[in-house]
Amino acid sequence: MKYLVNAREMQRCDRITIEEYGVPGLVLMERAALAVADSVMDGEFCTDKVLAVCGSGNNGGDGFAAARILMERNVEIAVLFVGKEESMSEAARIQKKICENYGMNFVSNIDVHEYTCIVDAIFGVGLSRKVAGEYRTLIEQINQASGKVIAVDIPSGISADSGRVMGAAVCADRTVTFGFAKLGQVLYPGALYCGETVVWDIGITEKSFRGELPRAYYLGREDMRCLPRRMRYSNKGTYGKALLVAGQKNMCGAAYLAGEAAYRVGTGLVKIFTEECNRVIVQERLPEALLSTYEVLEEENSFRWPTAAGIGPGFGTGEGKWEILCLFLERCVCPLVLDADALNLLSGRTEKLRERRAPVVVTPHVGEMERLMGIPKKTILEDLPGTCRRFAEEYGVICVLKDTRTVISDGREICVNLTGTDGMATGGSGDVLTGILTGLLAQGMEPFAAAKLAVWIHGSAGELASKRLGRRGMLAGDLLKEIPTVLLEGENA
Ligand SMILES: NC(=O)C1=CN([C@@H]2O[C@H](COP(=O)(O)OP(=O)(O)OC[C@H]3O[C@@H](n4cnc5c(N)ncnc54)[C@H](OP(=O)(O)O)[C@@H]3O)[C@@H](O)[C@H]2O)[C@@H](O)CC1
Ligand SMILES: [K+]
Repeated sequence: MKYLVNAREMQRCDRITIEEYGVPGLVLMERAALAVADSVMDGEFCTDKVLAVCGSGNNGGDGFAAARILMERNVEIAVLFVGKEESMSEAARIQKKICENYGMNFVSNIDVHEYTCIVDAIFGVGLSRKVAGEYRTLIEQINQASGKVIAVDIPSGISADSGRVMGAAVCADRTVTFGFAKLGQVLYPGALYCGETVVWDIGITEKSFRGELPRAYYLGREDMRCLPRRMRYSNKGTYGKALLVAGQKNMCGAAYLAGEAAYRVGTGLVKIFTEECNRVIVQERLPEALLSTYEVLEEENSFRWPTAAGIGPGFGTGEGKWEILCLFLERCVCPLVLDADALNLLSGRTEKLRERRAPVVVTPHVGEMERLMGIPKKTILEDLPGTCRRFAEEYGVICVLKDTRTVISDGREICVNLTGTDGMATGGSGDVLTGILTGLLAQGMEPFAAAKLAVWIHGSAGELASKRLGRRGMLAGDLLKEIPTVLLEGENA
C-alpha cells in the first residue's frame, strides 16, 4: 500500500520536514532539482537545447535549481521566468539569483520549435486557482512545442487534489514528483497529462505525516499477501460457499462469468441461482457449480447456505426481482455484494439498504451511481473519491465506484485502483469482478480488504489478458483464465 496525497497533505509534510525535523527547505529543493536533472539526462530525452519555464513559487525554485545543475553538466539551457518578482517565494528568489549570478541565459518567450526538451516548473501543488492570462498562453505554447516535456512535481494547471484541469494544463511526457504520488496524478484527466510518473525520494518520509495519515492510497503486488490462506489440512468446506444470484432470460453469461470468477479465486463451493431457462447452458459451461432457480428461493436454506452472496449481474429488474433482493437483505447474515440490477432496483429506494442484516458491498459504475444517488454523472466524475466515500459513509457500506480508476471506500479511507486497461471496457467485465469479490468474501476476508483486493486482481487479470490478446480483441471471459496467474504471482510477491 502506498499513499496518495492531496496538496494540503503534501504541503503539511513539507512544512513538518522543514520546521519540525529541521531539514532546510533549500536542501529539499536541491534534492528535488537533482532528481529533475537526472531525469532529464537519463537518455530518454534529447538534451540538445533545454528550456526551464519557472514560476514564482517553490515549484519555480525547483526549476531554477534544476536548470543550474543542467548548466553545470554542460547542457545548453535557457530559463524563462513567468510571474511577479514581488510575489516570489524566498527559495525561488534565491535560486533565481544563483542562476543570474552564473550569467545563465534568461529568455522572455518560447520559440516552440527551438527546444528539444522543456522543464515545466510553473506551478506545483501550490496551484490555487484557475490558470488565465499570460500563464495560460505559456502553457498553450508549451503544449505546441515539438520538444518533450518534463513536469516538475505535477504538470502545471493540474489540480493535485482532483486531477482536474484548472483552465489549462501542461501535457507532459514525464512527471517527476517528490515524496509521495499525488491524487491528481492518478485520477483522470490528470493521469493523461502526467505521462509517465516517477516518484522520487527527496528525504520526506512518512514520519512527516506526524500521525495524521492521508486518507487515500493504492495497492501494490505486495498487498496480495492478505489473500485467504490455503491449508494443507483442509477440504472444500474450508474455503467458503459463494452464492451468485444472477442471470435472467437472454442473460445467462453474467451468471456463468460471476460463478467461474468466484471459483477462480479459490472458493470451495459456488452455487448459481438463476432463471430455469439458463440451467443447461450454465451447467454446461461451469459443471463445477451447483445450480438452483429463483422459484426455490423462498426456502430458508437459500439464505443460510452461503458464506457470501453476490446479487445482480444480469439479474433483471422485472417482476419478482425486488422481492428477491429484499429477502436477501432482510434474511442473509453473510456479506452481500450488490451489483448491476440489484443497484438499479435500489435506485430511488436506497433506504432499503439500512434494513440489511449483513455487511454490504455495492459495486456501481458511474451510470448506476447516478441512478442510485440521483446526482448527475458529471458531478460524480468531478469527484469520484468524494462521491464514493460519502455514499459508503451515509449507508454504512463498502462502496466500489467503478470507472477507469475504480475507487473503493469504507466511508473513511479511499483506495484508488491503478491496475487495469481499456481492454476491460467490454460486456461482462463487471460480472467477473462481482464473482471475484463474492469469492474472496466467501473465504472469510473482511469486506473492505476483499473489495480492494478484488478490484486489484480484476485489473491485473485485465492487464495480462490485454498483453496476450490485445486490448481490442479480449473478452470478459478471458479475464477468468488470467485470474490464476495473478494469484500465483501474488503468492510469490
Ligand atoms: N516546501 C518546500 O520546501 C518544497 C517544495 N517543493 C516544490 O514546491 C512546490 C510547492 O511550492 P509552493 O507551495 O510555493 O507552490 P507552487 O506550486 O510553486 O505555486 C505557488 C505559486 O504559484 C502562484 N499561483 C498559484 N496558482 C496560480 C494561478 N492559477 N495563476 C497564477 N499564479 C498562481 C502563486 O501565486 P500567488 O497565489 O501567491 O499569487 C505562487 O507564486 C511543490 O510542488 C514542489 O515542486 C520541493 O522543492 C520540495 C521542497
Ligand atoms: K509543474
